[in-house]
Amino acid sequence: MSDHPTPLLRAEGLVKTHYGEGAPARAVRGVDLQVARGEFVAVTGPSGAGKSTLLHLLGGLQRPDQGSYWLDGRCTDSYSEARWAEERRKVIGIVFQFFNLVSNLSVADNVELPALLAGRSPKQARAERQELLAELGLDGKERGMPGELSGGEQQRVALARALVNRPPLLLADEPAGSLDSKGTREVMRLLSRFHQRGQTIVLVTHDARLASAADRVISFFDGRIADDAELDGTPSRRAGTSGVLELRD
Ligand SMILES: Nc1ncnc2c1ncn2[C@@H]1O[C@H](COP(=O)(O)OP(=O)(O)OP(=O)(O)O)[C@@H](O)[C@H]1O
Repeated sequence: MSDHPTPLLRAEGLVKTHYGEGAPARAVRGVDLQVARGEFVAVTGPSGAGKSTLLHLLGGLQRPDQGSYWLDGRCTDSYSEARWAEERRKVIGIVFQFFNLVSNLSVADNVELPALLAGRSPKQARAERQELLAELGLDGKERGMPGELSGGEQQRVALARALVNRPPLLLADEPAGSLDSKGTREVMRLLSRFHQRGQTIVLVTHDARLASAADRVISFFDGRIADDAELDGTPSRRAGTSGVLELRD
C-alpha cells in the first residue's frame, strides 16, 4: 500500500479568465490544491477573489483555461459535458447560496430526482430520500413545495438533494449566504455532522466565522491561494516563518 493515498481532489496550475462586457477578469491565476478524503476545507477571502470560480472549476461547471484537475485519481482534462454531468450525479454533490430547488416539484421529488437520474429504482430513491430528510429534520415536509419552506429548510432540502447519491465530495458555495443566523447555525451544524462521518467538504465562504467550522482554511486572494492552514495548530502550509503571507506569482 502507498504511504500517500490518492487525494480525492488534485488540481495543478488551474487558470481561469472570464471574458464579459468589461476588461477580462482573471479570476483564478494559478492554483495548486490537493484535498484528501475526509477533509473539511473552507475557502475564504474577499469578494471577487475568485472563490466561486475555483469551486465551479472543481465541480466541472466551468473549464480551466490552463492546468489539470484529477478527481479521485482520474484526470478530468478531456471530460465531456456528459461525463461531468455523470460525475455530478455520482461523485460530487453541490449546494449553492440560493438552493436552486426545482420550484414546481415537491420536496420529495427534488431529493429523489438525482437518485433516479443516477439509475436508482424508484423504491431505492424513495428510501434514500426518506432517510436523508429524516436525518435533516424534514420529516413531514415531503409533500410540501419549496416555496412553502423557510430559507433554512430549503437549504436542508438542497443538502439532501446534493447528498442523496452519497457522493464522496460535497462542494458548498456560500450555503448560508442567504440565511439568518439561526439558519446559518443549522447549516453549519449539519455540515460538521456529515464531516464527522467522513464526508469530504469544500466550502466557499467570505465569512471567517463559518470557515472556522472546517479543519483547514484556504485564504484566497486575487485568484491565488494566499494561505493554507490547518485549524488544529499545525503551522500554515504556506505562510512564512515571519507569519507574513507568501503570495506566489
Ligand atoms: N461569468 C462571469 N463573467 C464575467 N466575469 C465573471 C464571471 N464570473 C465571475 N467573474 C469575475 O471574476 C472575478 C472572480 O469572481 P468570483 O465570483 O469567482 O469571486 P468570489 O471570490 O466568489 O466573489 P464573491 O465572494 O463576491 O462571490 C470577479 O472579478 C468577477 O466579477
